[in-house]
Amino acid sequence: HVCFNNTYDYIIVGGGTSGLTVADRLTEDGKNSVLVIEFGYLNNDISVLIPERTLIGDARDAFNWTCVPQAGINNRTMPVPAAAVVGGGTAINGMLFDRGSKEDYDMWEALGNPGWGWAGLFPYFKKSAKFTPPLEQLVAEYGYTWDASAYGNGSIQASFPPYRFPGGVAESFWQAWKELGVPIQKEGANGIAYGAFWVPNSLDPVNETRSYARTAHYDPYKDRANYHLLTGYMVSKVIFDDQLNANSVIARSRGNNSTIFSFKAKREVILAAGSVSTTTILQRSGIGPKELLDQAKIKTRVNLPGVGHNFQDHARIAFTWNFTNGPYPNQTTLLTNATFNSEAYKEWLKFKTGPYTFSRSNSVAMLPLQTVTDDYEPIIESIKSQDAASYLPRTYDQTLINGFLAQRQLIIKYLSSEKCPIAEYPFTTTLGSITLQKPLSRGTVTINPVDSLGDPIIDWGVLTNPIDLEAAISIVKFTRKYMNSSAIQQLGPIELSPGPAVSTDDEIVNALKSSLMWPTNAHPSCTCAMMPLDKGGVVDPQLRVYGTTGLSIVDASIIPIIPATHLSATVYAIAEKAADIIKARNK
Ligand SMILES: Cc1cc2nc3c(=O)[nH]c(=O)nc-3n(C[C@H](O)[C@H](O)[C@H](O)COP(=O)(O)OP(=O)(O)OC[C@H]3O[C@@H](n4cnc5c(N)ncnc54)[C@H](O)[C@@H]3O)c2cc1C
Repeated sequence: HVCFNNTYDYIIVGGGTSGLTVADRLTEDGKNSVLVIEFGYLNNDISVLIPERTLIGDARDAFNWTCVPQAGINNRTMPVPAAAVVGGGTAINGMLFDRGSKEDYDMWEALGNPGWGWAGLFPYFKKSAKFTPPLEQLVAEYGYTWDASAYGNGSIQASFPPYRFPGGVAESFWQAWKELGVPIQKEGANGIAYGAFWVPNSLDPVNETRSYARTAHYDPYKDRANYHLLTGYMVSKVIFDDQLNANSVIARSRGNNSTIFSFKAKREVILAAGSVSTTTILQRSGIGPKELLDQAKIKTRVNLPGVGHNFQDHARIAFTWNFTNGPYPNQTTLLTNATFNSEAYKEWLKFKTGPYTFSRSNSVAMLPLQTVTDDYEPIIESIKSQDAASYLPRTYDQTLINGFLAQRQLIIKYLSSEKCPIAEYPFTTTLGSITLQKPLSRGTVTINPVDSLGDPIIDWGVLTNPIDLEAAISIVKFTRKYMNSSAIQQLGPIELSPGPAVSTDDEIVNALKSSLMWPTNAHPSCTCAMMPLDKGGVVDPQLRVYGTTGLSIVDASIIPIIPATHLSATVYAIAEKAADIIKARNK
């Protein structure tokens, strides 16, 4: 029953992870008015909150986009995971709540972004989250470890579920890492995120429910008179005055586009619509590569080549295994045994215990290139000698190539380190999807030039750089070594896909391209990178869009190089820092 105004101090586009965090911070002192415009709706169904229901979701809560055929993987396509609901990605994600290594963020700073290294971000990681330790009995039973000093008193709740599938299988996984010499870390959230470690979930420890942007940054504050949320509206573009100051946005009702409003911002328009939509909103507004805007017959307001380039994600290797000596029940039992599932649901409803408190995973191994292969030096040498431009999207201009070369220098240093991971292995009662953490392939996101309001054109460019393929081959071989360890052999592993018949490098490449490799782990990012203008950047270190005033970006699109971690904790930290930057400049 909100009566919306025509003008606000700030208009935030997107009520997702970053948008609601920034909205909360900008409204908390009561001085500024904020309107958040969100394409999705409030989903009040209990399933959103149930950890076990993660990644199942309601189709209405996600965009229905498909990527273009991916040249690097035999032209296969797949749906693009992107949230369309209040709370954004954190309303539908897998609830793994981890951070990258110090080196991941120091790379951002080294690219020309003072204050965005680990030292500058760590206070915001702490500010964003609160960790509640598990009960002593669970620590004794499961072996959870953590370092409480990595967390603060923030709004997002981090905790470990009070349940683990029985049978000791998880011990075998931990044992196997030790057998292969992988260090076991007490905590991964303090800047040392390589080796194997426990990862908390974004989980409320009292109700054993999802803790996400809506529960942390909207629900408790929705009665603030200066905090308005408009749902079911898509912002199509930003309107500028003659001096290129962003002064309003155009919002269209979801579905039929029939109702169109414009809202004015007195101070700033803040884009938080996620990596795909923030990009397309800019392009529709005339901010982007001129060649694309000309094709779409959109007047160029700022020729900014970086908008929609530098697209990154964590490509996924979908190995599958069966364990003939595995435990029962396990995660799959929830899918295959209706009685077990219904008992588990009743247990969660009544006691907030049992398998329904468990989302997907809460332990990972993050492995450096040197762990994955003894032949890491030739891979590093190939990166150094590669003619980078020949593997980048055709639309890269010289500034973007320069930016990529600067990134590549840092990636070479990163991958040469024995402490910086190239592969993630989530594990519980089995191995989850293994993902490539530092891709050299780059993709693009653009509007469709013949229908700029239609679905975006999303091209991950997965495996377009052959280095990523080399890394993936090494990861496949290392995974088999892991499965051959004596700890895992006790479980009787059988490789189902790609299967033991796939053994030579050529066969592995074939399998990766034809079925094994997928372009995303639901981490689309980096399309409006925070980098200097002469390196193809889109925003400066104060998150202002180059060439404009009154327009900033606060979501995952500003990341210059994707960190080796799931992204939600990083996005919350970015948003917390962004809010401080925005408040400071508008005092
Ligand atoms: C399926 C899935 C699983 C994931 N699993 C994990 C995990 O286990 N752990 C982890 O840490 N991270 C995970 N992530 C990633 C993480 O959740 C995201 O990276 C993060 O939430 C992105 O935050 P954001 O603010 O950039 O965008 P979002 O949170 O996506 O917010 C963007 C918002 O903008 C809205 N919007 C879009 N276009 C418009 C428009 N034109 N007008 C108005 N509103 C618009 C969207 O509806 C959305 O609510 C997952 C993501 C997904 C999708």
